[in-house]
Amino acid sequence: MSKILYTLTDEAPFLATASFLPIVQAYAGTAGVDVQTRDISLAARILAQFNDLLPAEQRVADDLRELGELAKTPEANIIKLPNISASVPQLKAAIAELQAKGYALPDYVDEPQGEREKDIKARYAKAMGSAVNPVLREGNSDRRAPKAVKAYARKHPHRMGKWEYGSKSHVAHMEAGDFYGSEQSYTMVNPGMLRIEYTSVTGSSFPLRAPVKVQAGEVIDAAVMDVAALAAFVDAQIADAKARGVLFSLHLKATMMKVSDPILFGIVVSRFYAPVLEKHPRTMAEIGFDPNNGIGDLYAKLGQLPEAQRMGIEADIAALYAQRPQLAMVNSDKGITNLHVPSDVIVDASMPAMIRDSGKMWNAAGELQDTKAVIPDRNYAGIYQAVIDDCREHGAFDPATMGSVPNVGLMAQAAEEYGSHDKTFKIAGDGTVRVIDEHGTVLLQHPVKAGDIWRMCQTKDAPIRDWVKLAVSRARLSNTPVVFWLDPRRDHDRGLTAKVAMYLNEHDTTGLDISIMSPIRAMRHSLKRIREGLDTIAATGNVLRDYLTDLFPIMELGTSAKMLSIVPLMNGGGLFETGAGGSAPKHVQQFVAEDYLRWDSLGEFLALAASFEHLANTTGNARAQVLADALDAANAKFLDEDRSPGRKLGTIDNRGSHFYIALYWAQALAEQTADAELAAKFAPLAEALAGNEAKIVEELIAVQGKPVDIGGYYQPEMAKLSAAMRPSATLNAALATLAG
Ligand SMILES: NC(=O)C1=CN([C@@H]2O[C@H](COP(=O)(O)OP(=O)(O)OC[C@H]3O[C@@H](n4cnc5c(N)ncnc54)[C@H](OP(=O)(O)O)[C@@H]3O)[C@@H](O)[C@H]2O)C=CC1
Ligand SMILES: O=C(O)CCC(=O)C(=O)O
Ligand SMILES: [Mg+2]
Repeated sequence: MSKILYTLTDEAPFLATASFLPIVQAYAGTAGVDVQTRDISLAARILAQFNDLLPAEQRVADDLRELGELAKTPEANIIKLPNISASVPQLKAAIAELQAKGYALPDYVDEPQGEREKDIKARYAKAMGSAVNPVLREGNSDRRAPKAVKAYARKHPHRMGKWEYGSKSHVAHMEAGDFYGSEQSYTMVNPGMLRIEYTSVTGSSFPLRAPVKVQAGEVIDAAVMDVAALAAFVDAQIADAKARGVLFSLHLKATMMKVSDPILFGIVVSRFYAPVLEKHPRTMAEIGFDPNNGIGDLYAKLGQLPEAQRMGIEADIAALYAQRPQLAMVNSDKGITNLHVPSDVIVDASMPAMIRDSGKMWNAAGELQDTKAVIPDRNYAGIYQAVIDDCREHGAFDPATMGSVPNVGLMAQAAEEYGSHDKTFKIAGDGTVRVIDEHGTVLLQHPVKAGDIWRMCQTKDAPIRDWVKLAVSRARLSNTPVVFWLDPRRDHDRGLTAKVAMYLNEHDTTGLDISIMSPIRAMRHSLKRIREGLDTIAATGNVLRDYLTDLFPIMELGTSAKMLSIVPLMNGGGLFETGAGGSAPKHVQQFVAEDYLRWDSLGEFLALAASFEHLANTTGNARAQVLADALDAANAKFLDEDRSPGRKLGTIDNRGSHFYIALYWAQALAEQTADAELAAKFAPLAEALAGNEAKIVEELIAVQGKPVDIGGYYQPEMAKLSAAMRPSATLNAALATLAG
């Protein structure tokens, strides 16, 4: 039997799965396709780390590891929904929920003492941050808005905030001392093992980790963030935001860049709140406040203090707020600021949202206001300033007429920053970090000071070659120009540029328009074309892949949920991601409060069609192709009829959108002529669904408006969730007829 593996993840996409998966399984079964689930949620990832401590009935299989192995084989056909890349506060919350459910998990220890605690922390570290994507993404990324989606966006343009020339919003980045300024890169000639060695000013040396295996042709790079320079930069930006009367906001990727960015986040928190933290150093140590977890960590821990002491510190914070620039808010009603939780503001989604909202963010009074967006490192900060400049000059983009920027992203085999997690270090003392080959040759070296963050990345040759091939093939298939976004001032990008030039020679590029530009030039070029209604493929490294595949979809389509996101795995399998965005925690909050789920599953629908098509191509299952074609047609109708969830109670939500895709898919299957038996099987279902449309919609809407209990956040109870997500008895009964 042909097999598709559908991932169970977290938050809104997981809730959606409880409604959508039964439909998928019922339809797939008619083509002999077995749709199995694999649990890669944060809860499952945590439990899988502690099987040795759990009783047999609580142990879970390590599904992520299984999928990671499978992704390296031609048989892989995986549908991957967004999952939580957990920050420490999210990790702690998930552990607490699981402990309350009776799992005897050890507590998370911030500062481990002794071997046992170090082991516990190391296990949790494996479940944390971007733990899934680098494992499953054994291929490069192809993300784009399918034609039908772009046509939909043109027909139903979403709201875009107006831009004014006088906008004071801007991006602030360092001018020196950042990763960008210190990057060194080297392309390996031979395979080997590299030592990463720290030498203190007094001359003692030790390795920072076990030697790193490298392949011939691999591009390695390393860079260091000078934290003293960062602190001085942040102080200057705080003063500047105050002087200009704009909000202060910070945009990092503390989830995906799970080692370096929480530290950067902590430094900004420490500087912003410095007068209070420096006034109460002993108390801060006593309560164990960790700025890397955000100022929310302080608020949570103040409760441990005697009331008078707590009120004193709260008064000091209030007094500080009066002197500081206003902070951008995540939730002004609840007083949650941009510096509360490191995972609340994630640059790929937060900067596009700001740009979509006229360059403004929310202030404490719940109003939109111009903002300083602090993005410390220069590697990619400049692209956002280029968008802001363009919007100030020419006004907001018009979704009804604008062109598109599809992305071909280099990410396979933990390319670039994805692979840096186990090679990122907070440096203990002043000295030097060197990368040394087996012959003792120093390939890269940096002077460092205590507290600096040093990190190394690896990009293997085969993924680079595959990336160039994918870019050329997308250019050919879509007849669209390609720009490789590579910065001639970056050592790493120069290494990549040489390889791009070399690998382009392997392809017939006659008639194709292929160029290489620095990110800022590439952005200006792409934006100019976008305003002319023209498309330009961006072939980028991993971080720009992440940034651009939220930025352009959010501008073009209103959300990255409507993206097609395919990862052609290098060994022939297929990984079909759903959309390009996150797991939308605020959708869960709305769902439990009022039984309304805003999540747009279009990304799931698009991924599923691509997955069936891949299955048909690789296994010869002709019915899978019929399902794929019918789902394509259903997706087009779904868009045409605008059946995505609304935002307000009383309209169809995620569940209603699943009913409509089931209806249109069944109708397309009943009408197709390629497989008469299948058509006959779906005809009665199509009729039942169409005939009961009003009743089903009514049953789905009737439940809205009351709180709903799903028995957990990180590990909802399946029975409760399924009951909540499948409230239409009529729809459920109709689907059940397919099984016969
Ligand atoms: N591939 C993956 O596994 C990814 C995982 N993540 C993880 O997801 C979590 C949340 O991150 P983040 O992306 O910043 O925040 P959100 O998930 O909250 O996404 C930001 C905004 O995008 C819009 N959005 C995204 N997807 C949908 C959808 N399907 N339907 C409707 N709206 C959607 C909403 O915007 P609006 O309200 O403006 O409509 C939403 O508020 C984190 O844990 C993060 O690490 C993040 C990115 C990718
Ligand atoms: O891996 C992650 O943490 C997030 C990935 C992401 O945002 C993306 O791939 O667009
Ligand atoms: Mg992203």
